[in-house]
Amino acid sequence: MSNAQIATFSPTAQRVTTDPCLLPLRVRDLGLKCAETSILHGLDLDLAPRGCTVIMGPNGAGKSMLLKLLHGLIQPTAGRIEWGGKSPTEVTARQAMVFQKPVLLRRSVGANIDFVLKARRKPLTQRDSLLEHVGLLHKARDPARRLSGGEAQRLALARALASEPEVLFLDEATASLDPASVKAIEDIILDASARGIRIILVTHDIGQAKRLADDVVFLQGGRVAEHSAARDFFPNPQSPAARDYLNGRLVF
Ligand SMILES: Nc1ncnc2c1ncn2[C@@H]1O[C@H](COP(=O)(O)OP(=O)(O)OP(=O)(O)O)[C@@H](O)[C@H]1O
Repeated sequence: MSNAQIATFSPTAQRVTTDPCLLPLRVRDLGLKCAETSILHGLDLDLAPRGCTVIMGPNGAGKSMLLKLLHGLIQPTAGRIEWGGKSPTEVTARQAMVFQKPVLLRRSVGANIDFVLKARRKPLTQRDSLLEHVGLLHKARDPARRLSGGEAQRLALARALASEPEVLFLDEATASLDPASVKAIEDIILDASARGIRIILVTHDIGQAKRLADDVVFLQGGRVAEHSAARDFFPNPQSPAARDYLNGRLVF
């Protein structure tokens, strides 16, 4: 096979999409009830086509549920979500999600990537460049279960990127990792964002939010307490809840 025929994942390449109208995201009067418990109420949200949105807020505010709704993994009980006019379930396959606990197959590191590439009918020749991109090429033959927490999360990210998503959701993806692992993962996220992948992430790490966010959605009690540009939010939060949260006071 000539070099021209070898398809590789190019970390510097801009995304090319045949249908570029997945964004902006429009959420109107979104509500979620589980059994009789109301979890999200009357949420309105507009997200711009590019950049990194960080969702913050105290435990139980509804951050994970909001991500799952946006990704089409669960259905709202009120209101609507539109990705460029499409419902979340119509666009789930054009998005990817990374969870706090990496979801990996009990196979080799390389086979974990192959699985996604095969499922998405993408050339297996992309595997090595994806693994190289996340610093795991030297572990390609190792069992995925032997990876450290940080390595496993980088493999989860490589799996997510293998599907060439237009939107990447991350739910506390660096919780419980050491600073070096956090930095490695943040670098991959920043690179993905620079390539035009829309990032929406949940974190409790205020430092991480400052490093990554273009805009911040602050949730409290299942409502949007504040949504503002990161450059405004961190020095001058408008909502009392966000002000207390950033100042390290207890917020419920
Ligand atoms: N299946 C369920 N049935 C009923 N309530 C649920 C269910 N799943 C989650 N909840 C509740 O929904 C609320 C929001 O949960 P969610 O996981 O979205 O919060 P969060 O903001 O991500 O919190 P954390 O920061 O602790 O991860 C919580 O009060 C939680 O107990």
